[in-house]
Amino acid sequence: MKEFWTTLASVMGVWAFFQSILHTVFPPELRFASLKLFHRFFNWFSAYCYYDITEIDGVNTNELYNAVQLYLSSSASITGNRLSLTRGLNSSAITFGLSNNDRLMDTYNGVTVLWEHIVTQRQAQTFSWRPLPEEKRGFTLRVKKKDKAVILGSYLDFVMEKAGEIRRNNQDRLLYTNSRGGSLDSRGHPWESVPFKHPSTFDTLAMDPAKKGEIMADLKDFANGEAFYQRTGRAWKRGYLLYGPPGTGKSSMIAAMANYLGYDIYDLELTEVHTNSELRKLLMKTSSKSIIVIEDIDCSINLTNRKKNSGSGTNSGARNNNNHNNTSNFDASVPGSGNGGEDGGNSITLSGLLNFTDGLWSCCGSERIFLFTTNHIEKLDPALLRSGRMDMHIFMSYCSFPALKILLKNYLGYNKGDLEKDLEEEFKQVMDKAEMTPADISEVLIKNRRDKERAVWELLEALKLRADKKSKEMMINATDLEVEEQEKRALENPKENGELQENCDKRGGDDDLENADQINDEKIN
Ligand SMILES: Nc1ncnc2c1ncn2[C@@H]1O[C@H](COP(=O)(O)OP(=O)(O)OP(=O)(O)O)[C@@H](O)[C@H]1O
Repeated sequence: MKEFWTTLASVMGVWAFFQSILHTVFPPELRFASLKLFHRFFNWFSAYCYYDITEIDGVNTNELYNAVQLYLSSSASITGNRLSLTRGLNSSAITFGLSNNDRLMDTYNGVTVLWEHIVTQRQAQTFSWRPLPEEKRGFTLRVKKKDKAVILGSYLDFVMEKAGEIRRNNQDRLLYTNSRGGSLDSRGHPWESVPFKHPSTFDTLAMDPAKKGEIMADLKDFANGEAFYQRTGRAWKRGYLLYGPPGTGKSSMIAAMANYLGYDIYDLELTEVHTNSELRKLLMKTSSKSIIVIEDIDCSINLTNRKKNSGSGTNSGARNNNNHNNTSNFDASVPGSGNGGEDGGNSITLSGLLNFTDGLWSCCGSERIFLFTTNHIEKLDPALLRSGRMDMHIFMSYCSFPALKILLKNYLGYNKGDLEKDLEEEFKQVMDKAEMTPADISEVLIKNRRDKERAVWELLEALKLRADKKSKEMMINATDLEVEEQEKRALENPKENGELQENCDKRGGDDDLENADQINDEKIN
């Protein structure tokens, strides 16, 4: 036993001796370097290279990590026994991803890569302005060295793009509005958002199918037109002006466009914006793939008469004096011209608005749609209507017969051929004369939606009544116009006036005689 302890002591002595020599000859720095050297040596002969994509990059969230996670969640080849399920904020879909230390092969342009999800426990809480998660997560991408160029060149961009697409498809649209009085929220953002769940789509929208098809094709061309805009040197944006009477579906069209493209909506309340620079800042804070809407542009603010109203100093003053006088004496067609783009520093101008939609500032970011709506296109400044400003003017008309068929299908389940021929003819005859909006028609259909036949009859009656009223109104208007014309002509030509008066007097005299005869007849009877 004694021998054993003596041997152990000498072995430990020798170990301590060698360790001190190792420390002297190979200090820790050198050991680390030699380890690295070993790694390099190993890598030199390895056919692969590895890329780490950590969830937190310093203290910021690594967008690439989130994108990879989303991208891999769409992969049909995920077959593990244990998958992680997530449902993001404002998302109505559940996505699944790789669990701890799972691996997945992916192929891109004939190149195969391996993704590994690595989760480790975070050792100690490093100092950070925000608490870091307890787990350290990341992806390791293994790529063959010969494929490095392809992967770094386009694969990661492809992953980012695909992830954006998945996010848009899974996530609810957001509806933003600019905060009251230009105030900023807790994140310093001038826009407030709520999930956008408007159910309007191009299928539910009642309008002429040919016109609808044209708009949808235009939107798709725009959304897929990155290469075209790049090639032609144009900013990747498009402007639409929706005009027509109230209740013809302008707001429904905006929602349908957003749902069709999967874009968010920024509903810009112009009366809450006080300066052109505020307007610019708002634009800078909008994301790409969005629709920026200014509803009722004709009454949002008096843009045309800004210079005249500058004395009043505030937008509200301008709003009260909303007489749409088109005699502004600065050239609104030239952004930033005339009054210098700012009006006393506290009000926005038409040139400011045009800069917002048209000028250099409209190009920060990409893929943006500007959408103006108005019930009174005739009140808009011609500068806003000039070609090139708004790429497409869309007239939202009263309900036509083809549009009615869509409403009958959506509300009552009527399909092609379900409506009797005679009824169809009757509808066709009154539709255009009645000038009823889709909103009015929807009301009638909703009221009777449990009794299809009654709904159709009531609608037909309502349309006939309206058509009758309209034709009477037209006759009265025509007579009024004729009298007005006669009076005008009489004023212009006094001689004719005398004859006219004479005729009237004569007619008046004849009428008197007739009346007298009538009274005599009555007396006799
Ligand atoms: N073209 C349409 N297709 C389907 N439904 C419509 C259409 N137009 C109007 N409606 C119905 O009428 C309601 C009001 O329509 P909407 O608000 O879109 O009209 P608007 O033209 O924007 O009116 P306003 O000018 O008063 O804002 C909608 O909720 C929708 O149910």
